[in-house]
Amino acid sequence: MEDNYSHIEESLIYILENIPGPIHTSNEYRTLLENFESQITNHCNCDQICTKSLCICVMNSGGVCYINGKLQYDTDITHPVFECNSLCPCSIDCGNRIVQKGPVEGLTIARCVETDKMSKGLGIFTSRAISSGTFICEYAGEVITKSEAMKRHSENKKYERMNYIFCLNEHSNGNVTQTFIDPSQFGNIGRYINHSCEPNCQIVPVRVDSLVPKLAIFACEDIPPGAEITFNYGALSNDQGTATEGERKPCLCGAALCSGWMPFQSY
Ligand SMILES: C[S@@+](CC[C@H](N)C(=O)[O-])C[C@H]1O[C@@H](n2cnc3c(N)ncnc32)[C@H](O)[C@@H]1O
Repeated sequence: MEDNYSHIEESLIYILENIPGPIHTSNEYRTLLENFESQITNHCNCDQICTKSLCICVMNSGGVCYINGKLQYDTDITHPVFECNSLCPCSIDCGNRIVQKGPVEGLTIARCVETDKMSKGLGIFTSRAISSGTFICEYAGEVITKSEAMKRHSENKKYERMNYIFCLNEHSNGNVTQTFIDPSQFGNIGRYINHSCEPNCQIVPVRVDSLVPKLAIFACEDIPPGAEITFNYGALSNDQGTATEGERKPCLCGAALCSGWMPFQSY
């Protein structure tokens, strides 16, 4: 994977994709590490280029697929995408290998304009037009356990630090699989993407080699040059809508249909 981006703060460490969180002796951490280091054993037997009707990996994605390099946009993408992996014999040019090739070019990190003297901080903007379905970048960081996420989340609150931890919920057969990603200290360009109530991107779980999904951000509409890249933090997270106003942060997305509050994640 290639990525020509970097952080603007020197204290942060730039990573291209997820890394496991800090070593711990708990069973919870051992399970997380096993999943992180696992190799998905399902693979296709396609010759060079995979096709939608024959490739097992594409079929495993439950109908969510790429056509001509673009994700076929569906407002309810809850099923993970399975890309062809290192056990698949198809070539690197196979159309079912998108996220593993790295982010789109032309993204810049810049400070967002203030609203009523309040600021979202930094954000990501595109210098080029991006068409709907294009893969933007991963939201990559440390993959941490639920306990570690809860600990870090309450420390962030206590010290009034920005919260970067994203909890991805995947529902399948009545079970929920949670993945906690924290790009606070180790992260990629995705850590700068802000929330919007009317976003131009969406987050999609994508699995390549590991059982732990990548949090992939895709454009869900055509995006003009100069626009800020945003996704809805509440989608695929566990916002129950139960938080009191005191627990929620005001949303500064500026969208006409803004709910007024940032999505609230309770673990
Ligand atoms: C993943 S970071 C996004 C990048 C961040 N703005 C920065 O300066 O590094 C998430 C944090 O950005 C801020 N943020 C993101 N979207 C926002 C929004 N719509 N309104 C207010 N703050 C927002 C919140 O402080 C949130 O905890």
